[in-house]
Amino acid sequence: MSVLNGAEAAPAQPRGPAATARGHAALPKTQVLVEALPWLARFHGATVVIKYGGNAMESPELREAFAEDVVFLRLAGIRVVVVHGGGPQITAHLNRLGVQSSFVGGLRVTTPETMEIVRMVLVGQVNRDVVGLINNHGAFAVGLSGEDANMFTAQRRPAIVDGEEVDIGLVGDVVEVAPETINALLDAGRVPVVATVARGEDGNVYNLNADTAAAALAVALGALKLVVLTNVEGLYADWPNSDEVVSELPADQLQDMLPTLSSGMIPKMEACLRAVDGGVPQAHVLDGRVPHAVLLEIFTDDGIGTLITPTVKEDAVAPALAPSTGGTP
Ligand SMILES: Nc1ncnc2c1ncn2[C@@H]1O[C@H](COP(=O)(O)OP(=O)(O)O)[C@@H](O)[C@H]1O
Ligand SMILES: CC(=O)N[C@@H](CCC(=O)OP(=O)(O)O)C(=O)O
Repeated sequence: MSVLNGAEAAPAQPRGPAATARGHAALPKTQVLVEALPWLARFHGATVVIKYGGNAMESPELREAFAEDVVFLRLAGIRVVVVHGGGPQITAHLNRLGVQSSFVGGLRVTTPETMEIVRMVLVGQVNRDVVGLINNHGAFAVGLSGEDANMFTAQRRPAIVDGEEVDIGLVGDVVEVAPETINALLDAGRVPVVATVARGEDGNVYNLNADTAAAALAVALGALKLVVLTNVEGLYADWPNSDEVVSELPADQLQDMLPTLSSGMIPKMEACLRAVDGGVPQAHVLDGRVPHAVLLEIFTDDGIGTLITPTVKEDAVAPALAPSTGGTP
C-alpha cells in the first residue's frame, strides 16, 4: 500500500538507474536499500508491536525469517515487542492428552484443566522457542508472561454468539496494562517476547487471545504500528471466497463489517479496531506465510495485507496536509 496518511517523511519514488562500480547486477539491491531509507528514518525510535500467530510459526524457514526480521528492526533502532500466540501448539498438546478443543467466536473454551495446558504451552514452550530463535542472532530477546509484574490484568469475558453472551470459561479480556517492565526492557535495548496469559483481579489465571493482548499492549506503549501475522493474505472481503483482499479499511467501516466475520478473524479484527481506536495509527494484518513479510511491509513501498486506519473525521484536514500519523508503506 503506498497510501500516505500524512505528508511527513514521504518515501521517495523508486529511483532511476544509478551507475555503480559493479554494474547492473548490483542495481536491484541498491534500489531496495534506497527505498528503505525514508522508512528507516520514519520508524527509528518508534515502538512496533508484532503479534506472531501460531499458524505463522509452523515451518522452520518461516520461523527463522521472522527472527531475522525482528533482529533487523531492532538493529534499525525500532523498539520491537513480540506478542505471540500458539493456538495450534495448544491444540496439538490437548490432542495428545485426548482433550478435544472447541472454539466459540474464535476463542478457545477454557476449563481449569485446559488453562493449565495453555499456560504450560504458551509460557513454557512457545515463549522459550521464540526467545531462542531471536537470540540465535544475539542477546536481544527476554521472555515474559502477561502475569509478570502484572503486565496484563484480565477480566473474565464471554463470547458473543448471535448477539448473546456465551460463557467460555477462563478466557479473559485485558482491563489494565502495566507497560513499565516492557518499557524498561526496550530502554535497555532488549526485545520483549510476551506470552498472553494473565492474572485476573479475582486471582484466577486467564487465557487471553493473543491478538487482543497485542492490541492492548500496543495502545499502552503508544506504538506507531501493530503488525498482526496470520495464515491468510489479509482480510478477505467476501470470506470464504478468497478472491479479494481488503487492502485498507478505516475503523468505522471495519466496525460495520465485524458482525459478518467468522472464527479467528473476529478477535483479530476486534484487536485491530481496539488498537486504532486507542491511538495506534496503523494496525496491519499480514500473511505470515510470506517469508520476511514484516520487512517487506515496513521497509518497502509495496505494502501487503490489510491496513486498518483510524476513522477519517469529516472536519479533518485533507490527508496531504495533515500532520503525519506514521508512514504507510
Ligand atoms: N474475512 C476473513 N478473511 C480472512 N480470513 C478469515 C475471514 N473470516 C474468517 N477467517 C479465518 O480466520 C483465520 C485466521 O485466524 P486464526 O486462525 O485465529 O489465525 P492465527 O492463528 O494466525 O491467529 C483464517 O485462517 C481464516 O480461516
Ligand atoms: C482465548 C483464546 O482463544 N486464546 C488462545 C491463545 C493463543 C492464541 O491466541 O494463539 P494464536 O494467535 O496462534 O491463535 C488459544 O487458547 O488458542
